Amino acid sequence: MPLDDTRYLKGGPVAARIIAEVRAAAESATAEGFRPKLVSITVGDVEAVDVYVRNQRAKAELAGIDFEERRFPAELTAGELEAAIHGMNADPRVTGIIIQRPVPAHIPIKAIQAAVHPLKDVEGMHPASIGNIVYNELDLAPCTAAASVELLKATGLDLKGLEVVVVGHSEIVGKPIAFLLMSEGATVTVCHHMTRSVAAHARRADALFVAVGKPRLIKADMVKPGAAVIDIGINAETLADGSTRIVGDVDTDSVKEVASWITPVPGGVGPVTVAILLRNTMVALNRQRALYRETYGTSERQFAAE
Ligand SMILES: NC(=O)C1=CN([C@@H]2O[C@H](COP(=O)(O)OP(=O)(O)OC[C@H]3O[C@@H](n4cnc5c(N)ncnc54)[C@H](OP(=O)(O)O)[C@@H]3O)[C@@H](O)[C@H]2O)C=CC1
Ligand SMILES: Nc1nc(=O)c2c([nH]1)NC[C@@H]1CN(c3ccc(C(=O)N[C@@H](CCC(=O)O)C(=O)O)cc3)C=[N+]21
Repeated sequence: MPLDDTRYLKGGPVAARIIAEVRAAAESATAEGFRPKLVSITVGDVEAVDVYVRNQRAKAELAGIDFEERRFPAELTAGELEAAIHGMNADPRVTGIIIQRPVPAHIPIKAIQAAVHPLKDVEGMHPASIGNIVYNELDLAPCTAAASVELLKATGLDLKGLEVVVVGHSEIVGKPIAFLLMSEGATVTVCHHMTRSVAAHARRADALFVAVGKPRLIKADMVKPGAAVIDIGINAETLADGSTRIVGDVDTDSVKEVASWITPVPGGVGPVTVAILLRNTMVALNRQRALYRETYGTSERQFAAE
């Protein structure tokens, strides 16, 4: 089936719309003396992160957001990383900080994530940010989760009362998706590796989110006819000729014959994730500006001009 089939729920147009909004907001903030800047932190060489960072840089440039990549060696200690983050927390030119995952095993990711000041936490992964989602404050949510929900909304389906199944419950993808959907009024079932029959749950879903990391885990007989399938998986697969390609967690070729909507991989959730990261950067900037206003009264421009 060609990629222009209406069943494909493509990320490109959704991402382009978000990036256009971000660009307009970034331009006016810059004109007012607050140029947004995103800093990416990578520890060690992680191939899975390269594409993401490359797209972040390209789209940030498009949106008028400065982008700085900080690459640290794998031997970096947790203390050294924390010190670097504290420096960025204190630097008024840095709007947002994203720590690319995974980090080496000797670095405690939760503690490091908590070292990022909540006002600069553009990934929404600080425990305080995650907590806001539980309280139905949804304007800054973890990027991939928010992107997945944005794609479901693009179908036009009414989320209220919708039967949704989420396969995978990681803190960065599955759990925040479940919380976002609950806030939108959906009825949510979350499956994981101890679920007795993922298939039995998945078959009842009007919308199925899959974030596991296993190619072709979801087959056609696990999908309800007419469902929306959001495939979050990004898996590198080596072909017989030695070349590699990226596939999701869903057996797209068979599932697209059953589902009414399916996100392709690549070209689905990925591009929207990048767009949401940039949108979150503007949310963070606006929160910081509000704080400056509260703290320094009306002199925010003087402050920005330091
Ligand atoms: N498009 C994007 O922007 C992003 C894509 N990804 C991709 O999404 C996928 C998931 O990422 P992430 O959440 O970080 O991965 P994790 O490995 O952290 O989580 C995987 C989840 O899947 C569950 N699981 C494992 N096996 C099964 C199974 N057989 N049936 C049901 N559930 C199972 C695990 O449950 P348990 O813990 O109980 O074992 C766990 O909750 C990966 O392919 C990753 O590359 C990730 C981030 C961003
Ligand atoms: N803290 C953190 N947060 C993440 O969200 C996170 C992370 N770490 N580590 C790595 C994974 C992976 N990930 C991707 C996001 C978008 C694309 C993306 O834009 N993909 C394009 C690929 C296009 C191309 O191949 O050039 C697409 O799917 O169409 C890829 C990968 C986010 N992750």
